[in-house]
Amino acid sequence: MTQDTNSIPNAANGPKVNVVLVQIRPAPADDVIGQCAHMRELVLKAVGEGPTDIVVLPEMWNTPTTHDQLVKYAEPIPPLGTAEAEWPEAAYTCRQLAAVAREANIWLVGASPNSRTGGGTTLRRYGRHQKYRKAHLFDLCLPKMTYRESDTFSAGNKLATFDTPFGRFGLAICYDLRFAEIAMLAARQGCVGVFYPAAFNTHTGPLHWELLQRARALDNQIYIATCSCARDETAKYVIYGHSMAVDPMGRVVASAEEKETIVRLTFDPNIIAETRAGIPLLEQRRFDLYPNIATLPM
Ligand SMILES: NC(=O)CCC(=O)C(=O)O
Repeated sequence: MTQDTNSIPNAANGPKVNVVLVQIRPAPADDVIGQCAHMRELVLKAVGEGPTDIVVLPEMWNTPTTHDQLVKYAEPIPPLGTAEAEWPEAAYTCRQLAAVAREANIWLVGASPNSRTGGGTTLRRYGRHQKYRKAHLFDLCLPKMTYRESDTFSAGNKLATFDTPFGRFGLAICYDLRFAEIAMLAARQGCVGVFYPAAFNTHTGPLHWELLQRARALDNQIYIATCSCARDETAKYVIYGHSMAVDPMGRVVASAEEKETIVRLTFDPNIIAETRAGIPLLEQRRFDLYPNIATLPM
């Protein structure tokens, strides 16, 4: 069966998009103000170095990652559609993100300002914002590592994309990368790429981080970009680093090492067009053969 692709907005004919991943150092304890100032410094540096449309920050970039610290530094994320003037005083990080986005004249994906009700990604420019709360919480139990985000957060129940003058983009957070459906839905809604603010760890990172990104990109013939904090070997939870971007052919087009750094890359819709023309997955997909997977027993 040939699937009707007419309803999918075309991600393949927009302008090129200049993206920056800010692999900031992990947040020191008790210094949200200092970490926000450092974030501003890095974003302005990036913008000063070249054309910049979208800047991405990591997951948990402004809080230490232990349960007690996450609770201690929890901030509200203002409801969508509210004017900045109405934002609660306690939404300090969101205020800083909005101010930096305005000052730098960019779209800023500034994840996880410590929401008690779910790791949130916010995106803002000129005071407009989109909000996404992590849908899949990072609960796992490996021989060398246990982590239970559900002790701290509740999961979000809504997926999110955002529209810009240079195309539509998907938003997800870290562990969400393991769930193929989010990127697939984003691609089918016409997204050029999906941004994943993230904080993978040094146990799963070496094996899964790049593989997952390349799979999500290749399956959907879109861009995937992740942004991690830099590594701190002394932390209880050691973040992997290696912020990365993968193009629609599955090529790693930009990547960082472990240290604090700024990564620049371009999303090129021509690559989406070429990939989809050469390997026409959108037309070949057989939805007639795929039942409602959620109803199948395992
Ligand atoms: N913060 C996270 O969601 C970490 C996800 C992770 O490390 C993984 O292996 O998955």
